[in-house]
Amino acid sequence: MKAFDYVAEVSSVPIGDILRRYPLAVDYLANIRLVGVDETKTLPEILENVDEDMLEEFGLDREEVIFHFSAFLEAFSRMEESIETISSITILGGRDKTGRPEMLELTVTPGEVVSIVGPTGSGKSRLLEDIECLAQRDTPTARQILINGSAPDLDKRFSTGGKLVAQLSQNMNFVMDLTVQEFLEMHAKSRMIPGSAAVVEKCFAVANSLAGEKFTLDTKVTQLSGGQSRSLMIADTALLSSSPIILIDELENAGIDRREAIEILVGNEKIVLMSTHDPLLALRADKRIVIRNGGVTKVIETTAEEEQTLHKIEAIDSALLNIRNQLRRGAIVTNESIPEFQEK
Ligand SMILES: Nc1ncnc2c1ncn2[C@@H]1O[C@H](COP(=O)(O)OP(=O)(O)OP(=O)(O)O)[C@@H](O)[C@H]1O
Repeated sequence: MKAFDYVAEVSSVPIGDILRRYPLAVDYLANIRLVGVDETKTLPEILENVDEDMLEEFGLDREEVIFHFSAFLEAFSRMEESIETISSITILGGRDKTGRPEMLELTVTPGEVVSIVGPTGSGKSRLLEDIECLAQRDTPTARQILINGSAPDLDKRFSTGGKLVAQLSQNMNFVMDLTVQEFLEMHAKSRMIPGSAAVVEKCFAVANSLAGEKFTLDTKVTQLSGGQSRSLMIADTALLSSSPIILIDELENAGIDRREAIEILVGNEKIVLMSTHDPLLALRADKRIVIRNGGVTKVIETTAEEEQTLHKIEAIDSALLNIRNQLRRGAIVTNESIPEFQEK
């Protein structure tokens, strides 16, 4: 539907029906002090009884209110559409660092996690960058990324609002000096999330459960540690972001609960691709892409046996975490700190 059709809808449909269909429209009306309106009336009917001086305060006349409100509904619907229409992403191979062709056609669907493994410098981050910019054979790897089986439109590739891809990179720097609460509220508002106060609270609780050292809603985002900022961004990406594709570059460096972070992201039906050197994360994925010398050499489905080894790897991991925590507390590490692992 075009903005013009929304004007027709707003002019003929009772506002109560519109608010039920587009819950965020309540906030829009509240911003121009239209609260507790008669829901059986249409917006033009309601505006007839509104003082023109009051509307002037917002620099609008009656017709402009109707037009702006219709444009808001159009933008809201467009954002919803872009979220719903992602059913797959496909990576088509290009060439490795020596120019050899990369034999790859991998399709990933929502709810799937794919890890990317390979030696340092092999091209893991490059693959994530290719996906982030929805490469069309125009990056050094010559890969092509398809959305729902075809090349994305230019506006999808370069749009900033309602982005398809959210990137959680190794270094997160906040430029604005907001508190955590202000930051989350701003995101919730800009992403048109209904019931934003409850979502902000949930986001804060999740971020704090991931972070080692707790922070408060009053903490300035610029004062968060690296791990705390990443926890906040993971919670924000999982719960507030409309982006259906999430790229994570080396979560292991974040000093946070990595497994819980992945569960939270996957639980929200996102497509997750993450580069990692961490066996726990690599095997938590449904598939793993192996890269060497800039090219994908294999795509491996995590086997049932590998899944079974996960709990043993977790035990090793938590033993290491214990030792790390002992060192952090200034304790002396003894032989007892190191559990025995039985050889099979
Ligand atoms: N197919 C390719 N063709 C040309 N250059 C490539 C290709 N793949 C990767 N590169 C380049 O190789 C360099 C190293 O790649 P990248 O940073 O992605 O490695 P990495 O595996 O993420 O390393 P690390 O594990 O250290 O983070 C980058 O400059 C990247 O642009």
